[in-house]
Amino acid sequence: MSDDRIVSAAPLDEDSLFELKLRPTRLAEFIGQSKAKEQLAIALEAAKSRGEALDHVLLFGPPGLGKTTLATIIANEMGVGFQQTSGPALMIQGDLTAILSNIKDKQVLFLDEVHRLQPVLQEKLYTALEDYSLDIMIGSGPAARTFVLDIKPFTFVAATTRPGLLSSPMRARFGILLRLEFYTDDELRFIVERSAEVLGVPIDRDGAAEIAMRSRGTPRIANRLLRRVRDYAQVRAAGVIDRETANAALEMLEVDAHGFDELDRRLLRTIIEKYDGGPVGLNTLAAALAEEQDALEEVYEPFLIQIGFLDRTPRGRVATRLAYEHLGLEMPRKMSLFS
Ligand SMILES: Nc1ncnc2c1ncn2[C@@H]1O[C@H](COP(=O)(O)OP(=O)(O)OP(=O)(O)O)[C@@H](O)[C@H]1O
Repeated sequence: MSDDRIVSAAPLDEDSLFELKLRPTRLAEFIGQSKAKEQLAIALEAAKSRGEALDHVLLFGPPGLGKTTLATIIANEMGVGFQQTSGPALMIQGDLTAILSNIKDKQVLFLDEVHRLQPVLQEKLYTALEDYSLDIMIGSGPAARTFVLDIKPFTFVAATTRPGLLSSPMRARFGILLRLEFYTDDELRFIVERSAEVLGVPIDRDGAAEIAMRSRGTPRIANRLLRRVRDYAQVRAAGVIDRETANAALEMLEVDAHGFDELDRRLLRTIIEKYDGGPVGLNTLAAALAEEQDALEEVYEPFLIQIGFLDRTPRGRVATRLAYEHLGLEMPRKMSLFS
């Protein structure tokens, strides 16, 4: 899908430079996620006091909530090196061997989209994660020989939006499982205020609250909206972001009070108008919207489900009363089976 929506939780090209700038580097600066943070703080302290590498960590949750940020924070807090790759980037065994054989003592190896790592490579990883060793095969046919390569103890930090797709042996390798949740409006306001300070953008509390409210519980979106509103404020409002400026800018960008854009409205409207409110299967819905199934499921739906506009049932997606109300449509009374 050409995902260039301003309220997409997936990263856009325009984000990368700013995300680097705005990324908190220490656990104390990381806002929200109190459960995950506390669990991590204890594990970090214990590993440091033992002088050992931190146990392997699995970070899971919808995109844009801070998985990569937390992985870098783990390396910073442990005072170790950080290396990043992703499931789809590792194509052949040699790719994995090259990375693992260069691992430095106790470093963090961050693998994004671990659910997309090929099964053969997953199997190779199991032994590396368990025994810090790797079987390497040299040559082929009758002349092939295997030898065992020792790897330095390291911390494997894996991130996924789809934990259900991991094999159970893979899941069993992680000692620390951290689920990231959508942020509250207050937490997002804090993030917007902090980002505005880093970028040197004057903003008041109401202006920050307005952006937070429309950010779909996602810091990546909050930061992106802040940058767009900043541009508007510079051109139309002497550079200062208050509620009025934020409102006007977001209206111009067609991001509504829930942080919905045209695609969300189209998605809900399609379920309601074409499929009588559902249930409608994911593949049918994706085809009707000319969007990809994976993106619908991983990027758009989680927030709509979280705020109660969409239900995921075994028979398909269903629009809820809130969705009808939001679109100003009347909910049909379902006919009773016996009437
Ligand atoms: N708790 C937080 N406090 C402040 N800023 C945050 C926080 N979490 C995330 N951010 C900001 O949101 C941006 C996106 O975060 P990050 O790249 O870590 O998300 P992610 O979950 O790894 O997303 P993806 O899985 O799509 O790569 C970062 O640039 C960071 O500035």
